[in-house]
Amino acid sequence: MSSVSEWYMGKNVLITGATGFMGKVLVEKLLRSCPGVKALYLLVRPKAGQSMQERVHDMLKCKLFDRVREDNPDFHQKIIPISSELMQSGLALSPADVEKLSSCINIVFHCAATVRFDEPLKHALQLNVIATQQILALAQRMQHLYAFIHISTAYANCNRRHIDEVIYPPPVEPKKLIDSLEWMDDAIVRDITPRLIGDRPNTYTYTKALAEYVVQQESGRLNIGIIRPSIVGASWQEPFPGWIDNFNGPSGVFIAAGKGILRTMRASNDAVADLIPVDMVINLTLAAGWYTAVHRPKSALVYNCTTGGINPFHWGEIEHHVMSTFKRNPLEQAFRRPNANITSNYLINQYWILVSHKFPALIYDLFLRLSGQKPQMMRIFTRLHKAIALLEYFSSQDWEWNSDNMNMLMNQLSAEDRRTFNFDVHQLNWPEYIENYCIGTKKYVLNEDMSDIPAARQHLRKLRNIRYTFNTLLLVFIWRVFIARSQMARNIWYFVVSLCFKFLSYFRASSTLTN
Ligand SMILES: CCCCCCCCCCCCCCCCCCCC(=O)SCCNC(=O)CCNC(=O)[C@H](O)C(C)(C)COP(=O)(O)OP(=O)(O)OC[C@H]1O[C@@H](n2cnc3c(N)ncnc32)[C@H](O)[C@@H]1OP(=O)(O)O
Ligand SMILES: NC(=O)C1=CN([C@@H]2O[C@H](COP(=O)(O)OP(=O)(O)OC[C@H]3O[C@@H](n4cnc5c(N)ncnc54)[C@H](OP(=O)(O)O)[C@@H]3O)[C@@H](O)[C@H]2O)C=CC1
Repeated sequence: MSSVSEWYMGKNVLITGATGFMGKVLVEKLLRSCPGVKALYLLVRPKAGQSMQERVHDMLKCKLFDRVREDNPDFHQKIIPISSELMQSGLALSPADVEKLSSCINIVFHCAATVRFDEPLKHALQLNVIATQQILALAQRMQHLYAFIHISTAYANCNRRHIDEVIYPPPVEPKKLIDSLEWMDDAIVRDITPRLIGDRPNTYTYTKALAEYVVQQESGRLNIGIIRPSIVGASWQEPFPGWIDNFNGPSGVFIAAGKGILRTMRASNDAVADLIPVDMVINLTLAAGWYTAVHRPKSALVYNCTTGGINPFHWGEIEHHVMSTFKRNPLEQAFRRPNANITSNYLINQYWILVSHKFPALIYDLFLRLSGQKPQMMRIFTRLHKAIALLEYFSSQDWEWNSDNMNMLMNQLSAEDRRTFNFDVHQLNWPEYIENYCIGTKKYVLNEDMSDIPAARQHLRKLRNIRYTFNTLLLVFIWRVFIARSQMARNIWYFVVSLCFKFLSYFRASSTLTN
């Protein structure tokens, strides 16, 4: 057995954010590759009318856990859900749960966060910063804790071009901000948010930067590791290629482009697209947990978990591979044929928004109205434009991350560990990864069946024919209007038609001669 999985043997692990995208992959990998792990305590809140037990039960039924289920059908016995609402004081934990966790937990993975870019500052602060403080306080009470791993983001310091594996001074002292926002009503906070976040694009990156500082300041005697993934995408290999379950980051963009809805977006062709597969992030996270526990570094070690400096790939190349994949493997019921382009030019983008988004949406809504249905396309585009506007900051520029600690960690692993907990981004074959990613969005986000691809292709052919017919009718209509109004247009028209006739008779005559 590898030394990493050996270390997890008999350990009790606490995970926050286990119902989220990365949390689920963390739970799955721990159960599958560290079969000796004693128990996983998951802090989960009841949500949408479901109790936390029901939520965990549903989560474990999902396809992601198929491989674990095959290896050990009773794997759910290792999962212990604990009711906790991280936004509440004391994390809303019962005294008995606090007692239990304090006495048994050996390692904490703190993944929970709000990743929304439009989150009101108070909410983002409460979850990303104050809840982190509370988890740290709980961790301080744990008697057998070896390591505390905090999941941050590579974009916490996106106001810098070059980002080292250090915790930078915070934009504001978190305690002062928490105290000031406490008495302000939501409207005032909304008004001052742009001034506070300054040169960061949103409350998410701002509060994640504050959280890193809080982790550093309040770590006390804890052994800390901070993981900073860049843009986390579908899985590369594990538990199977292309697994993804949400619309965040590029996934929503890929889907919107695959459905033929998104035709243009502002992004720089030559900027590095710092995507990293979720399984690689989780492998690094588990290895960092082991390293932190065994080597007990004196100060918090930060791992920039990125690809751009090692195996760069660019947004222009991504666009090409996304389009090519969706043309070969179309999504069902596409709005139009997939044909999206990125441009860094604001005016060109606005032009294509008008021609390729708003105009077709208007026509389609008109058609819906005339056929007695509710118009919806304009509304969809308004939401899409809002979402895209929030992402463009990240797709229009480059960052440079130092990844020495990631390399150091890799060198610390045995050959077997490097295979089991592989985060060697040199091995990523981007075209293959992007293809699996797009197919993953089709299969696991949209729940579409691969056997329906012939029907989806047929639908695309129908859309193409509609477009040809529409364009021809439009051309004839414009020309008719033109001819009716202008003598000059009529003259040109007669000239072109007579020229065509002359050419035709010339070719006919010459072909008769040669025969
Ligand atoms: C031109 C094509 C070629 C492709 C090449 C170019 C690609 C460029 C891509 C650039 C991507 C850059 C991404 C950068 C990200 C960097 C991030 C740093 C990494 C991180 O640390 S955090 C993770 C990233 N976080 C996010 O991505 C969150 C962003 N999302 C939001 O902030 C909100 O969702 C948003 C966008 C404000 C929308 O809010 P709202 O309108 O309130 O909608 P909901 O979120 O509540 O969703 C409602 C409903 O709709 C579904 N949904 C969401 N987005 C989409 C979508 N794009 N398409 C379709 N459906 C979508 C969502 O799942 C909800 O469904 P329910 O069933 O749950 O109600
Ligand atoms: N996805 C990405 O591209 C990147 C993510 N990260 C970081 O990785 C971590 C995980 O992100 P990801 O998995 O994508 O995020 P998700 O949004 O998928 O998951 C967030 C998790 O946090 C939990 N959570 C949110 N609010 C509360 C609350 N009030 N009480 C209890 N639990 C709560 C959610 O639980 P519930 O199901 O109940 O809502 C969910 O389990 C975050 O720290 C994020 O900053 C970093 C870089 C990139």
